[in-house]
Amino acid sequence: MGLPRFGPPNPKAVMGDDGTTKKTNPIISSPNLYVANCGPAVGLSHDAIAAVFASFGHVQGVYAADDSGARVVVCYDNESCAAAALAALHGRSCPQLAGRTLHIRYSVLQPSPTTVHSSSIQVCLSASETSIPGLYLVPDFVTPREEQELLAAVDARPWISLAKRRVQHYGYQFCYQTRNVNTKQHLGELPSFVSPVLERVSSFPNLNDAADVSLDQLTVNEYPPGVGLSPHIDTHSAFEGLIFSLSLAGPCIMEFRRYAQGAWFPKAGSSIDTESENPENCTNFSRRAIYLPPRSMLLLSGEARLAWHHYIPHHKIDIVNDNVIKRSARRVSFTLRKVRTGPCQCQFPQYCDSQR
Ligand SMILES: O=C(O)CCC(=O)C(=O)O
Ligand SMILES: [Fe+2]
Repeated sequence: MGLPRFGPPNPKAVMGDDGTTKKTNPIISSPNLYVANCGPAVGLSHDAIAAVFASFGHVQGVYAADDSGARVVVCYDNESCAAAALAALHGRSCPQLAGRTLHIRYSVLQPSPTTVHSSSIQVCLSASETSIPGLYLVPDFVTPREEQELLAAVDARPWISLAKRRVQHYGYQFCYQTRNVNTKQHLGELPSFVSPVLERVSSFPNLNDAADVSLDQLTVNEYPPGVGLSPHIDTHSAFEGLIFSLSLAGPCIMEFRRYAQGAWFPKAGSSIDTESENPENCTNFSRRAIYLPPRSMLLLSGEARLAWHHYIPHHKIDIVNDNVIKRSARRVSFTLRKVRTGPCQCQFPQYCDSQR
């Protein structure tokens, strides 16, 4: 989710009379403590941390300070509890927390709703648990051997480097500025290494008889750990109603957001690579998350494809319920879609660029 919402207070820089920059005293009191070297990534659950800090007063909550999983903010009701905890625990090895030495400072910012949600969202292990109409997940869609073959095939072809991840496009080039494809530039048939996947897609469960699975565009994405995708809906006018995404090499969490009508829509020309379009300040949305294991195939159709933003958090670890799951050296996804030739006439005009 990008930058920390709250952290250690930096001394405030002020301009001195002589024109030089001076630093004022750091914050000397706050009910919130920033605690480093402590968190799920180092094997300490938020509950275990809360239990230790509760010896000094009522703990309102323990929150992830950032995406590292190893820094938290502990919030008390009042400053005296925080002062007592800081005096007792800072710089010492804490036997109740696996002997780790905690580095504690005051933190002044309150947790934002986004941060609280981010650490508390329940991650579903199946699509039906999300209750998002049109979302389906098939685990083990390809075998480990097929996974290796697919990875070897793409690694033998040239990658295009974007700012944070690498991509390959087949069938049609995807343009990240317009979030669309140039239908006049056909790059050719999809490569033969993807044929077994396409064959299996045509008998994907949950597809109705009228479903058009003549997919003709493939985007391969390679994400290093800590890299995700900002929330977006694949442009309605660019692609038809079925979007398949095969996960290979590593897992991730995919989050879904259904914004209230008109609450947020990305600006034309903005990129899904950056967090700049992340509607952090918009809290008016429903939120679900699903765990995508390697070799699983996700299908976005109907409402899931047309009305829900999908999002891959920019995390190095994912908390799946009580488990800490490390992103592996890379996740490679194959997104398979059919390029649309006419305007979209869907039932979700508020999310539809063809109907604006
Ligand atoms: O990596 C994925 O599974 C999703 C990719 C995606 O959403 C996209 O390319 O539009
Ligand atoms: Fe997408």
